[in-house]
Amino acid sequence: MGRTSKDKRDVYYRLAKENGWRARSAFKLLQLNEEFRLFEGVTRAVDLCAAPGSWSQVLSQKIGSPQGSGHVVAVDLQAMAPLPGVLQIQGDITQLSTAEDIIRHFEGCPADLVVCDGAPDVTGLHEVDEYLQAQLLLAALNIAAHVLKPGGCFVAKIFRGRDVTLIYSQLHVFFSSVLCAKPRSSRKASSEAFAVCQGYDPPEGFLPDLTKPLLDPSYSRDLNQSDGPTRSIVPFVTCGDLSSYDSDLSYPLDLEDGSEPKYTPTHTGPHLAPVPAGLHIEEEGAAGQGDPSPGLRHQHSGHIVPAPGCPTATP
Ligand SMILES: C[S@@+](CC[C@H](N)C(=O)[O-])C[C@H]1O[C@@H](n2cnc3c(N)ncnc32)[C@H](O)[C@@H]1O
Repeated sequence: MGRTSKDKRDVYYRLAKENGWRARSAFKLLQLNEEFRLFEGVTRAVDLCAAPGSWSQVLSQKIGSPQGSGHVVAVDLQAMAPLPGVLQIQGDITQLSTAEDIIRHFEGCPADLVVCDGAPDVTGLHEVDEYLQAQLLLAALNIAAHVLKPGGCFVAKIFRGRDVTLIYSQLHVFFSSVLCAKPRSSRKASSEAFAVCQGYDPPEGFLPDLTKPLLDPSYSRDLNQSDGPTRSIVPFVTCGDLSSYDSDLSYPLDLEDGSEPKYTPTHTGPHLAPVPAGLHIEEEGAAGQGDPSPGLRHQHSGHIVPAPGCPTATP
């Protein structure tokens, strides 16, 4: 077993092939779910930037099925091969029409969960790539603001670059809890992580509008800061049990006992309190300073109004 960062076909790639996942990213969502129980009580989920579709596969297995009550809507610029139980929209997440299409597919009912594993084409220039990723995340947040129920959850890929604290501040405007999580299947060498935002709770009077910058000063005021006393420092959580495979190691095709590598999901408890064995938690942002969450609270407002017959939101 050796360490390599060049081995693109790592153990998760092989496990994905063996288990019929369309991409190794499936394990990232599975490991995030093990930690945060993202799918509990979810009947409507939106997968933004979904192609080739491994996150949609996970969502359809966990919450949706052709016969079941769950509904999954997947959106991507690219066409995607059909998946049972997943309704697909070929569209751009920066467009208002995409949010409207999603709402139409849910027949006016709000979503419980919005996930986004979106990635723009990489330029190789770190700062440009981080900026583009942040813009995509904000586009996803904008869609979430149109479709998410109060108390709903939003998970999005983030690059932990220099200005990530500003994004955390922005997310804190809309969610009561914001964390940064790194699944074990995400390579350590990559600055990729996932913002896990729970408790959708936009500022009073906020009306989702893709034409308006999210950070309207009337909603965010002092929060739009990447430094200073009101900056957001969020907890950083690694997820996926330590006994699960490490994406930065290579493993033999056959294990010593002759068996093939297998992914064994673990079921760690709710995040942060108490800290499950094998979890490493540290602060993300400005290390070691202050309260990790400024504890913002706003009155619910500006959500889409549930259509008659939609279940009441359970935060
Ligand atoms: C890393 S892949 C997603 C992998 C997917 N989560 C899976 O598990 O199969 C990133 C995707 O983001 C999509 N994407 C990038 N910008 C987008 C945009 N503005 N609107 C919709 N999709 C976008 C790309 O087309 C690409 O398919």
